[in-house]
Amino acid sequence: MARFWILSAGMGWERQLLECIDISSPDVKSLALQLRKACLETGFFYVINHGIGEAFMEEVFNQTRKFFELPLEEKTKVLQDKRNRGYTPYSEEKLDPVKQIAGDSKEGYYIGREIPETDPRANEPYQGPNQWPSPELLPGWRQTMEKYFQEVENLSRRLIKLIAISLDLDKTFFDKPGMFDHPMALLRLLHYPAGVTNPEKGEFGAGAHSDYGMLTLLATDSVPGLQICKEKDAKKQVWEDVQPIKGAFIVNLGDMLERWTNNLYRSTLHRVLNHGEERYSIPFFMEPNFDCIVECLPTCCSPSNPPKYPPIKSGDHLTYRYQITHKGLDANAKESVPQPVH
Ligand SMILES: O=C(O)CCC(=O)C(=O)O
Ligand SMILES: [Fe+2]
Repeated sequence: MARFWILSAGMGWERQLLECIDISSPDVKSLALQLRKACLETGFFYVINHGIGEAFMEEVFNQTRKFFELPLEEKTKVLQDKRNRGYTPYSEEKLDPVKQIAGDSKEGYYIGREIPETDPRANEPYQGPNQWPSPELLPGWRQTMEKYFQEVENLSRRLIKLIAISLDLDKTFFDKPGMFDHPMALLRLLHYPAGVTNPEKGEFGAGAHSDYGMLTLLATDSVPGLQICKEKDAKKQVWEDVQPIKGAFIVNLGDMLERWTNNLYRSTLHRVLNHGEERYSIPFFMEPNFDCIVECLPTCCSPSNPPKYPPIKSGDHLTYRYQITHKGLDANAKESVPQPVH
């Protein structure tokens, strides 16, 4: 399926901004071609018919809402730790430190791969056990989130295979040991309050940024707010709304894939504005192993198009980006928790 017409929030018909990829199609060749087109154009696309059921998605969103409805006192019991797991209060993150006057007007909760403390890999950066809210307060919460994590990780692995094919690589290219066998995968629950943010005044639900890693699979409720800017270097940035589609993931590429492809595939700037209605969204970030070296792919360079970037270690890149955007990561402090900005 290519693009179609949708009814906009203003109730006019508008042409779908992004490609819509039906991943259930058995025609892998044309899927890969369609994916390539989307990755070259915007690095953003919808994925439909992915096999994660709508009823289950509803349960994930209900559980998400229940967590954020807990009293602040309960949420701060599972405050973000040095592994980057747990609750991030309002304004803790500032995705665009240059333009923003205050932190993002949102609160969040990070969940990573569950590695028991007894496993030697639990000592690796960003790995280990998660923080979980008390099961007495939120029965079944952990089970729902762990199941969702597994399903969305599986889907991201299907997409990574398709990305390999779209780049004329073997479909198992990214399955090599050291690449995604211990990924820095993170599920993030987000809650944007019902305020209005004014970008002219430097207020944002999420400041302008590109994602850091390989790819992001974003589930949203039906409330709009996400915008993309296709030309990040343009003098005057043009922001376009990405409408939510029921049951679809919005998938976007991150900076590490842009580097891997020598700028062929796009890691596009995006942001969130709050329009007065509460909004929930759940991105899943799939990043390579901490020690994976990200360097130009063999099909993305030639003598006339040499690599534009030196190799980097995935974990170093991620740590750098976290450090400039998350003030709570090292602090691990339980005092001075800010309240929503309306
Ligand atoms: O909430 C959204 O729609 C997008 C969030 C986002 O871009 C992010 O957390 O990286
Ligand atoms: Fe993002």
